[in-house]
Amino acid sequence: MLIGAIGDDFTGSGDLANMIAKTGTETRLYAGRLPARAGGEAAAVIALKTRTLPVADAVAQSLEALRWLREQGAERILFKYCSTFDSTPQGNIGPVAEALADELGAESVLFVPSFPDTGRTVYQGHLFVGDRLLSESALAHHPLTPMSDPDLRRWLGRQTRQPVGHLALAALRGPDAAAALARAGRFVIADAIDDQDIDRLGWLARDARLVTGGSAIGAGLARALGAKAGAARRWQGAAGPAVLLSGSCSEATLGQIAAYDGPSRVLRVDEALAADAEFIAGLADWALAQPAPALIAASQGADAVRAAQAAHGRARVAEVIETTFARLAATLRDRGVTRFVVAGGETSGAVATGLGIQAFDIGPEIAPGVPALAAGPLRLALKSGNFGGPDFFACALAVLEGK
Ligand SMILES: Nc1ncnc2c1ncn2[C@@H]1O[C@H](COP(=O)(O)OP(=O)(O)OP(=O)(O)O)[C@@H](O)[C@H]1O
Ligand SMILES: O=C(O)[C@@H](O)C(=O)CO
Repeated sequence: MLIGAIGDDFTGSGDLANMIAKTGTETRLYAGRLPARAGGEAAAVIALKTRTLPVADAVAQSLEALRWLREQGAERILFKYCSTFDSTPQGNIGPVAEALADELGAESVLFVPSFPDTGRTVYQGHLFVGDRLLSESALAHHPLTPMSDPDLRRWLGRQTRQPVGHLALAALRGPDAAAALARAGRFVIADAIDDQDIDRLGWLARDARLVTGGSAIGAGLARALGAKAGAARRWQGAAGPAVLLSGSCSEATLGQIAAYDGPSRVLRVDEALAADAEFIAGLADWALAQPAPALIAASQGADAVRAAQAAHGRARVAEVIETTFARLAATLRDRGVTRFVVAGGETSGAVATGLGIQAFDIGPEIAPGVPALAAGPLRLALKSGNFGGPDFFACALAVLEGK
């Protein structure tokens, strides 16, 4: 196994699996209980849901995933987090990276969140979303990991005891980037603003025991290891009932919900707080009675999210909404739904857990960062909050059906 990867959320792990698969590397995505043996693939990505867990739990689960990957013979470990560095001042990027680095005896660890295809770049140690600093983008209002500081050296520095260095763009593009990296310290935030920078970093990291970052560096690493784009992906769509579930409150998702012209229904926070089996069955009845794929969305704008969190607590609101979607997905699957389009990383994690899925095959790309996925008879699109164009939902339904 050339690359063994640990993702801190579901959709991000799918994004990584997609990016590696696009290089022609045979890739599989794992979730939930891991099998005794991997399937012989060159790259395995384990989708955890550790981004917003308490630090100790995130570290413990990441180490468990690391041990499994090493048992499968993984030669390099990649820790995947969000291209917008979603985390809190306490973690979990720093503590997880530190635990993985210690276990692997890694001397120098690169941090490469840049994902140029989706407009996330790092320059002078600061993260940009398109032409805005991270802290001036919609990510500043994220319900669980509000990103208020674009200086990743400072942000990561708050999460770890390791000194945090910087590999500046000029040094990366200069004649001796390897020496600059060696001088930069143990934890190094790397600038990167285009795919050539990503490839330079992939080359620098090709022999590293541990690399961390977004999905682009996964592709850069695979290319540095000799992967050639073009290997066909096995994919067959599925007909049958479809539903769309959204717990994502990101700007892109709110636009996609507004643009979806099928039947839709809001899942209110007070309904989720009180959701019992009867309520879930009623939601499923409603969805299945619609003439076109139905969308059920808890998604709200930043003010409504803040109000709900102030009333009930951030963690409690997230937990009840995610649990409701997990139970609803299982009920819908039991009643014949074969295609699920889900918006939001945490929400997707909850849905995949509710469905009890353990391994996914990677299908075609629906939008940058979002592959179609297959698990037995099910076809899924698990979308990170900020990914996809306005017509993402209609596109995803078509791809999952094999059109
Ligand atoms: N109306 C609401 N009020 C408060 N919280 C909500 C509401 N609707 C959804 N949430 C919570 O907001 C969180 C959104 O996180 P999620 O990761 O699913 O979406 P995202 O942040 O847009 O996606 P990503 O992490 O991929 O960028 C979830 O935990 C969800 O339960
Ligand atoms: O890196 C990204 O932007 C995504 O894969 C993700 O993790 C969003 O939550």
